[in-house]
Amino acid sequence: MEAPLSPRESARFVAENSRDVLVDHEGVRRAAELLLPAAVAWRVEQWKSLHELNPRGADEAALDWVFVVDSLNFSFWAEREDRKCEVRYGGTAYTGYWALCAAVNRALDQGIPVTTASYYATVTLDQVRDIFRSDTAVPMPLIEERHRILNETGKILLEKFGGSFLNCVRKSGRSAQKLMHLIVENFPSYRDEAWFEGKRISFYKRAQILVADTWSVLEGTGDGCFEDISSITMFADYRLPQILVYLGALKYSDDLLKKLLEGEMLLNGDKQEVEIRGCSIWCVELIRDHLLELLEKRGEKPPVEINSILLDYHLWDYAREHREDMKGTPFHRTRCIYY
Ligand SMILES: Nc1nc2c(c(CN[C@H]3C=C[C@H](O)[C@@H]3O)cn2[C@@H]2O[C@H](COP(=O)(O)O)[C@@H](O)[C@H]2O)c(=O)[nH]1
Repeated sequence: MEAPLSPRESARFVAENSRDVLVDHEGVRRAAELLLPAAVAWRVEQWKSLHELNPRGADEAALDWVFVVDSLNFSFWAEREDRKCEVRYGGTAYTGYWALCAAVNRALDQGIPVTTASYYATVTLDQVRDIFRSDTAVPMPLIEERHRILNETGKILLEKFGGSFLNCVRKSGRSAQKLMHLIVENFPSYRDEAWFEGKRISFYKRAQILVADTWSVLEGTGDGCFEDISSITMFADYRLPQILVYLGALKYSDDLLKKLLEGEMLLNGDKQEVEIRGCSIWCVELIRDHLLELLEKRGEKPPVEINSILLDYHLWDYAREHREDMKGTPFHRTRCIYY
């Protein structure tokens, strides 16, 4: 089968042919102006300082943490907002993606080597249920899939990379694109692809966020000094589209909006689901372009290049902080292992 379009080209193609989702160019400009004051201060080092659950180190163990977390970084949304999986750790109750991180750190504190490939390659379903147990009656979604992915991913990391994700990173020769393709070619659960209008396209959400988190945990230095890091796009999850609609940069058709407001699920690969994800990526690319234009006009050269990763991280954190304000803006509900 022919290779799919890259995530950036896929996003452009979807945005040019989308019917139920529209990138609003005036909304893109407004979003860039809103984000500009914060954008000049974005740093890759914030990945650790802003998030207490992220690993502190920049060593092999920290990379193995990132690899396991991003292998399971999908589908945390709850059927009902008032009944959620929650993991209590260090006196805080975490939900969603952070519940996953809290469960990993809780296991490590208990001496369970959950980030070691030789452990999770053969970990049992019961052990996985215990490691990711919720402190409410609501379990983490897709726990069986998470178990299958841990076994599959652990076995491949042992067979092909000596059980260490650092070996995979080193094979990329400091190219973000090469690392993304190494991940997708070797680890099947990262193959986030679809058909759209007769073309094979890709979003590679978890492969791209794994490259981004590798860059972040290594703080852009050494093995993490990717010369093409700015070629990585935003990560097409279910939170970013919600914030982009909330900011007015993305618009849904009345039919699609009605479906989402009624809580109807969209299947992974459905036309409307692909349009939401592809237009979201393209929308963030345009916001990034506009941010750079605004900075250029102001004669400001930010100390670090503003790229779609830093913009994505900031928008994702913003969405978490404005959860209440965004209550009226629906996110799309798709149950899958890709985001
Ligand atoms: N676009 C994008 N999607 C991201 C992330 C993250 C967390 N990563 C960074 C965050 C802090 C650290 O800097 C990590 O590097 C998780 N997700 C996705 O969101 C969804 C979970 O949402 P909720 O149910 O609300 O927890 C799920 O699809 C998950 O895959 C990101 O950064 N960008």
